[in-house]
This record gives sequence, structure tokens and C-alpha cells, in this order.
Amino acid sequence: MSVCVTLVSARRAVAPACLWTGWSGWRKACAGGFRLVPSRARSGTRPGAAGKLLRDGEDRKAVICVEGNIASGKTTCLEYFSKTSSIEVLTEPISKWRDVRGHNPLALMYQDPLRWGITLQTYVQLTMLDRHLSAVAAPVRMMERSIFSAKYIFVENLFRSGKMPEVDYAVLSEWFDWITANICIPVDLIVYLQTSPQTCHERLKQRCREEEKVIPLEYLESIHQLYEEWLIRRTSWPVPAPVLVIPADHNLQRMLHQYEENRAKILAASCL
Ligand SMILES: Nc1ncnc2c1ncn2[C@@H]1O[C@H](COP(=O)(O)OP(=O)(O)O)[C@@H](O)[C@H]1O
Ligand SMILES: Nc1ccn([C@H]2C[C@H](O)[C@@H](COP(=O)(O)O)O2)c(=O)n1
Repeated sequence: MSVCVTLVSARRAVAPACLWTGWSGWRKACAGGFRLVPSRARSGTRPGAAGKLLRDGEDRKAVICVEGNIASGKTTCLEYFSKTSSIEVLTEPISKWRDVRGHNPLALMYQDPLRWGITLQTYVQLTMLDRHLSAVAAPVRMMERSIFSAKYIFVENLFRSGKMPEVDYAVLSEWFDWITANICIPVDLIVYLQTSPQTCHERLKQRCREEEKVIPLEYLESIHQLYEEWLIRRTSWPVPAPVLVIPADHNLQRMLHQYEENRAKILAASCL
């Protein structure tokens, strides 16, 4: 049985490098785990890292982000690779999004996106940044989604569909631009699980997460379009790493087979 997999060529995002002149207090506070990459750094440093804060040792570890629509199978994919000793897996911090000091911003966002979209997305941005910056234990890290898809897919979707006021979008965008200009967020490979929105709708209903019962097919279609614009057509936002596209509409057994077939390509990210 032939399985089609595409490796799309690299086109690294180059966020504006920023030379830190002040903030000495913050730099001292970060001194334990972070260093400031010299603004003139060239060889041996990640592209785009100059002038940014970088977690110590992070430039020697590979980071792979698994991207895809809601219920496309990302967690299942991560579960599969979590059995490999050289890979550590980080799922999305969804339990935090469902319970921050007793509040459920995920549920609130689905109930009233105009009011609560910024609340959820601000928290998603913070918790995803925390995921990106947490110390890597294994040679390879696979993480579910990224701070990039949080902004380029979910914030963008809320705004474009008229479910986020312009001022909320502007504030989130300012935060995102500051973070990516000043902090190095290394990504070596994006694994894109490419599904049809219909497949995701079926899997979503099967998973039956309480907050997501209100999600219509049209919502998944919008998310799908934004992913395709970003990672396939490349007409929207910078892509921070090479993209490995894995068609993911197949049944579980065939998906696991595809993951095995792609193991070498995925692990090759650690040699980049
Ligand atoms: N290839 C597949 N075929 C059928 N069902 C799947 C497949 N992969 C995952 N599922 C099921 O679909 C639902 C969503 O999968 P999940 O891995 O949680 O997606 P995501 O993390 O992308 O939201 C789960 O109930 C899961 O068991
Ligand atoms: N920036 C984000 C990220 C995720 N969500 C929502 C979408 C889903 O309801 C849920 C988790 O998604 P999954 O891992 O199942 O694909 O969180 C969001 O609204 N904004």
C-alpha cells in the first residue's frame, strides 16, 4: 500500500533581531537558564537567534512541532512516539485552559468568543511560551502545536470571522510580535497532520469533549483553510521550519504504520 508523504522545503522565519540594552534586572533573573545570543552571532547559532534570549543548551536539541486541525490525531501521534526513549513528548496544556484558578476559559470562549476569545488566547500564548521555554530533557522534543499556530491559526480565525474585536487582536498581536522578536523559540521541523475537516468532525464527535460539543463543521473548515494557507500554500505567515506533511485521514492502524515509515525523517531533525 503506498502512502504519500511530502517534505516541503525549509523557509525559516526571520523575526527582527533586537539588541537588548536595558532590562538588566530581568536578564539577571533569567541568568540561571537563559543566555542572550550576541547580536553579531553567526556560526553555531540558530538562524534568527541573534540578539534574543535563548535557553541554555537549547541550540543542541531538536524540537518538532506536530500541527493539525482539532481532533486530527496529534495526541495519538505523540503517544506513539512517546515510547521512543530519545524522544520526549509535550502535549498541549489543555488541562490549564480548562481550569485556571477554577475558571474554564476554553468553555467560555466557545460560549461567547467575542467576549472571551482574548481571555483564552492570552492564556494559550502564555502557556505555549512556557512549553517552548521549558528545559528539554531528551535529545528530541516533540510538542503538540506551537505559539506560532496559536497566533496564525486560532487568533487569526477569531479575528477574520468577526468573533474578535480589532482592539483585542491588536493587543494579542503586539504581545506575539514582542515575544518572537526578543525570545528565541527554536523549531526544527513541523509535522503537519493533513486531514479533511469532515474526518476531524467525526473524530471530534467520537472524542466528545464537553466544551467542543458546539463546534460545527464550518469551524473546522476555517481552521483547515488557515493551516493550508500557512503550511502548504505559504501565502499567509512565515513558516518557522521545514514541513513534513503526513496525510492523516486514514484509520488508526494505517496512521501508526505511516508514523513508523516517517520515523527516520522525523528523527533526522536532530541532525539539522
Ligand atoms: N487515525 C485515526 N482513526 C480514527 N480515530 C482516530 C485516529 N486518530 C485518532 N483518533 C481518535 O480521534 C479522536 C481525536 O484524536 P486526538 O489524537 O485526540 O486528536 P488531536 O490531539 O489532534 O485533537 C480521539 O478520540 C482518537 O482516539
Ligand atoms: N490557540 C488555540 C489552541 C487550541 N484551541 C482549542 C481547540 C480545541 O478545542 C482545543 C484543543 O485542540 P486539540 O488539541 O484537540 O486540537 O483547544 C484554541 O481555541 N486556541
